[in-house]
Amino acid sequence: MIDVSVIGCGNMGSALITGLAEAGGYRITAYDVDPEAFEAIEQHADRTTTDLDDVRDSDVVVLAVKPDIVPLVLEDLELDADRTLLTIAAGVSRAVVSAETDAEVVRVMPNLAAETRNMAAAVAWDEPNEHVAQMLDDLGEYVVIDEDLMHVATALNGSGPAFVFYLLGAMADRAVDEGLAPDNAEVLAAQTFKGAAETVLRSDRDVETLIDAVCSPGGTTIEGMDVLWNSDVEEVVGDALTAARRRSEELADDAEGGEQ
Ligand SMILES: NC(=O)C1=CN([C@@H]2O[C@H](COP(=O)(O)OP(=O)(O)OC[C@H]3O[C@@H](n4cnc5c(N)ncnc54)[C@H](O)[C@@H]3O)[C@@H](O)[C@H]2O)C=CC1
Ligand SMILES: O=C(O)[C@@H]1CCC=N1
Repeated sequence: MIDVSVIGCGNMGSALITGLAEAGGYRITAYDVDPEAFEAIEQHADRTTTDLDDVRDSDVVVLAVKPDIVPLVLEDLELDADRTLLTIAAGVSRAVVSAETDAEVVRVMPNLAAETRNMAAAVAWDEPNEHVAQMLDDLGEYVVIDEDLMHVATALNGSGPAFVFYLLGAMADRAVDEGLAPDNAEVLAAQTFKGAAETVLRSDRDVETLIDAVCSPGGTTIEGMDVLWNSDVEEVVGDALTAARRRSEELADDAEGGEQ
């Protein structure tokens, strides 16, 4: 049983709580300054609290507040050296957090799919942390990266779900325009993204080879792919990633400058 506290039960904190509760094997304390935040996770957390002292005895304390709130929480959060402080705030480095705590600091960029235990996460640590590794395994897939690559990971897997929702929405919307019922279009589009992603994860074939496998000669897919290949959509999608990565770097500058 791993004792986990989550500080900040908004979109990301509540997704983590829900996923960990689904997985089992965790005693979960949910802390927030706003009791309304508990509504979404009341059935998943073992305890909800507005008293920061209640998180002190947890094995792992997850810092899931907005980047500019991190310094405010750290001011009041006292953790012993044998605890793990897991920070997920975009742009906030381990160095910035470590300067304010005795706990071992691990930085993770998670994503919203923690809720369904399909999360893609990037982790930066000095040494593998058994509890964090267990949590990330239970919540989905994770990769270990150098911390200086956390900005691009933030764009790819942290912000990525929003980009995918957008693309999925664009495909579903056009299918609705062309006659499918909205519910059916959403199911077909979402399951198509899920199936395509699962295929990439399980297959040895690269993305180009997989595209070829869908394109029958003289068939339908190649007509659509020609539209994509002759457009600047690849560059635009890349630009979205770069814009998010740049914003992560700006947030890091703010965090290092102590701005709030
Ligand atoms: N939303 C997402 O998909 C992802 C978010 N993140 C990171 O997770 C962190 C949280 O983001 P969201 O959940 O989207 O924000 P949010 O705004 O949905 O939730 C923040 C929560 O923090 C609470 N809060 C505010 N001040 C507090 C304090 N002093 N002590 C305790 N709780 C406090 C708020 O009441 C709210 O419930 C951010 O640092 C973000 O960079 C990382 C990856 C993905
Ligand atoms: O938009 C944000 O800043 C956060 C970090 C990654 C996803 N959401």
